[in-house]
Amino acid sequence: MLIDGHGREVDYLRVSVTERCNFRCQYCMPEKPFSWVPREELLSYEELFEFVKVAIDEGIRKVRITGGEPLLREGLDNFVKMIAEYKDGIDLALTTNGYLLPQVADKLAKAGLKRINVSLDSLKEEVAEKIAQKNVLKKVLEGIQAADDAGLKIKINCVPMRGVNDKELVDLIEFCRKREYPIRFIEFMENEHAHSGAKGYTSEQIQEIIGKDYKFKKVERTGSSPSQDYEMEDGYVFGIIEPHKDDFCATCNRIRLTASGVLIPCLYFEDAQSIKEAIKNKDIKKAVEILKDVLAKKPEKNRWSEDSKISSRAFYETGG
Ligand SMILES: Nc1nc2c(ncn2[C@@H]2O[C@H](COP(=O)(O)OP(=O)(O)OP(=O)(O)O)[C@@H](O)[C@H]2O)c(=O)[nH]1
Ligand SMILES: C[S@@+](CC[C@H](N)C(=O)[O-])C[C@H]1O[C@@H](n2cnc3c(N)ncnc32)[C@H](O)[C@@H]1O
Ligand code: SF4
Ligand code: SF4
Repeated sequence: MLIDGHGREVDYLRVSVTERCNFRCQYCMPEKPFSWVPREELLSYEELFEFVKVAIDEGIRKVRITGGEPLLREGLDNFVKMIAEYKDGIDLALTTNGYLLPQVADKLAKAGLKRINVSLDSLKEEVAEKIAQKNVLKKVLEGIQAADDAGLKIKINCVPMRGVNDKELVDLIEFCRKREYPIRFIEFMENEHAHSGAKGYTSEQIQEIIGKDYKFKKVERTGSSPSQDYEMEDGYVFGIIEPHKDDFCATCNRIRLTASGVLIPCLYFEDAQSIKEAIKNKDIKKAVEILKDVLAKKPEKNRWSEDSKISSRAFYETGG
C-alpha cells in the first residue's frame, strides 16, 4: 500500500503517454505555435510499463492513460494490453478528445480497456471548432458512438467557457442523459498556456445556469473523485469539478507521470522528480525510492487560494 506524507492512500496513477495533440483547445494550448519535447526524450511504452508495474506492485489499483492526446501515440492498444494483462482488477481507463476513437475504440476494448472519458465541449460544429481550433465535432461524436458500441463505459468532460459554449450546458446534459453517460463540467483552470482571452465559470455560476432548467441537489461526497456530484429529480447525476476549491484534496489518491518520466505529486505544484534514469537503468529499487519520496512530499492540498491565480503547469503536459 502506498501512503503519502499526510496519511492518504494513493492508489491512482495517471500516465500521460504524449504531450502532443491534434486539437488546440483554447483553455489548454497557446495561440502561437510552439515546439514539443523531442520524441527521443519520451519514455518508450516498455519503459512506461516498467514504472506502471512498479507502481502496481506497490499498491496502485487505478491507472488512467492521458495526454496530450493519447490516441496520437501509435501502439496504445499494446500498452493497454500490457497493463490489463499484468494484474486482474486494475481499473484501467483513458481520457481522450475522441477524434481518433472511430478507428481504435474496438481495438482498445479488446486490449482490456474498460472505461473512457471523452472531452465534449459543444454539440455545435462551429463552436466545437472555435474551441479546438479545428473542425472536430463529427469525428468526436462518431468516436463516442464507436466507444459505446465497443462496450466501453463512457463519461463526458466539458469545460464551460464564457461567451463560447455557455449556452449549451443544458443541451450537453440532455445528450448525456439520453445515453446514460455521466457528464462533468470542469471549472476552467487559469494557466499560462491557455489562450489569453479564455474565461471560464465557477461552480456556482455553472449551477446557476443549469438551475434555470433543472432542479437538482448536492450528493454527499464519497470516494476520492475531484467531482462534486448533483442529482436531478429523475435520478440523473452530473458532476462539477471545482479545482479552485480544495475540499476534495483531503481524500486525494493520485499521482501523475508525464511522457518524459516526470512524477508529479500534485496538479498545482512545480515540485516533481524524474524516474527516467532509474527506469532506463532498470534500477527498480531507485524507482521505488523516488516514488516513495514524491509521495512523502506530496502537498496536503492545492494552493490555488493562496498562490497566484494562474498555474504554470501545462495541462497537455500533465494530462489534466
Ligand atoms: N484539481 C484537480 N483536478 C483534477 C484532479 N484530477 C482530475 N482533475 C480534473 O478533472 C479533469 C477530468 O479528469 P479525468 O481525466 O476525466 O479523470 P477522473 O476525473 O479522475 O476520472 P474518473 O476516474 O472517471 O473519476 C482533469 O482534467 C482535471 O481537470 C486533481 O487531482 N485535482
Ligand atoms: C489535458 S486533457 C488530455 C486528454 C485529452 N486530450 C482530452 O482532452 O480529454 C485532459 C482534460 O483536461 C481538461 N483541461 C485542459 N485544460 C484545462 C483547463 N485549463 N481547465 C480545466 N480543464 C482543462 C480537458 O478538458 C480534459 O478533460
Ligand atoms: S484539452 Fe486535450 S484535446 Fe484539448 S488541447 Fe488539451 S490535450 Fe488537446
Ligand atoms: S489538487 Fe493536488 S492534492 Fe488536490 S486532489 Fe488534485 S492532486 Fe490531489
